[in-house]
Amino acid sequence: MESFGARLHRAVTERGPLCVGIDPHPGLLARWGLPDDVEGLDRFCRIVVEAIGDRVAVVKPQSAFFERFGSRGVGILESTIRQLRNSGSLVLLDVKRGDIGSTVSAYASAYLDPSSSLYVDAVTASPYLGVGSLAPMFDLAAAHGGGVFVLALTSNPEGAAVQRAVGADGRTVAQTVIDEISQLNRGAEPLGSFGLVVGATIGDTGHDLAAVNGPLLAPGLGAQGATAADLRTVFGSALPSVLPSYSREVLGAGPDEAALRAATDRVLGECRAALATV
Ligand SMILES: O=C(O)c1cc(=O)[nH]c(=O)n1[C@@H]1O[C@H](COP(=O)(O)O)[C@@H](O)[C@H]1O
Repeated sequence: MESFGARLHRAVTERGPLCVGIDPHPGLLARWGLPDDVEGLDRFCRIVVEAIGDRVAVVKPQSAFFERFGSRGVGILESTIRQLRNSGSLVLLDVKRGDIGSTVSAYASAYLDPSSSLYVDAVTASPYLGVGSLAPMFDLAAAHGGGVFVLALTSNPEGAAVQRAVGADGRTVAQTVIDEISQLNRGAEPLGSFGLVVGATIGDTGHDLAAVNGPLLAPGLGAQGATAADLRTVFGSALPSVLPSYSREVLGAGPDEAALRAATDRVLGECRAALATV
C-alpha cells in the first residue's frame, strides 16, 4: 500500500504545495449570506469543495466548526470528507487530538481506520501527553497509508511558553517532538508520513527542521499575519518539505466560486515563488 508520505508527495507535485483549510467561522457564514446553522454549514462546505476540491493538494477541515453544531454538524463533516475524497484532494482533519495511549487508540479508530465514517488521509495531533502516547495513531496510520501531523512550534503567541521550555536533557519540548518524529520517518522515501506543525508566524525557529524527512504544515499565513515570503526565514533549508496552509485568507473571497479559485491560485503562486527560492 502506498504511504501517506508518497501520496502527499505526488499530490503536491501534481497540484502544487498548498493546503486550504475549511474553517466555517460564524462571521464567514454571515459574510457569505448564510445562516449560522447546519444548513449554512452544509452550503458553505459544498461551495468550497465545488470551487477548489479538484485543484488543491490538501484540504483541512477544522473539526471544531462542525462539532459546535453537535451530531448534525459532525454529519456535515462526514459528507464533506466524502465529497473531498471524490474531488481528489487529500483530507487532513484538524482535530489536534492527544490523550493517554489507550484513549488515543480510540481516536485512531475514529479517524484513521478505513471503516470509520470519519476516515481521513491524515489528522493533526497534540504531543503534550508525550509523543509516545500517540503511538496507536502512528501505528494505525502506517497500517493504512495514513498520516499524522504533530504540533511542534505553533503559530499562536501562547505556544512558545510550553514548546520552548527546556527539559532535563537540555532540549526544548519542541526539539523532543522534532527528534521523535524524525525517528519515525527515518529512511522513508520520497517523504515520511509523519509531519510536524510549525507556524509561519514565528520567525527563525532556532530549531533544526531539515532532518525531519516528513511534511511541515505551516499555518498562520494570511489572517494571522504571516506571508509566503516569511517561510524562508522560518524553515531555512527545510523549505522543500513545507506545506503552506491558509484558511480565512482564501475563504474570505467566497461565496463566489470563481473568486475562491482566484484566491487559491494567488496564494499558490506566492507559495510556489517562496518555496522555489531554496
Ligand atoms: O494545526 C493547525 O492547523 C494549526 C496549528 C497552528 O499552530 N496554528 C493554527 O492556526 N492552526 C489551525 O490553522 C487554521 C488557521 O486558520 P487561518 O488563520 O484562518 O488561516 C485554524 O484552523 C487553526 O486551528
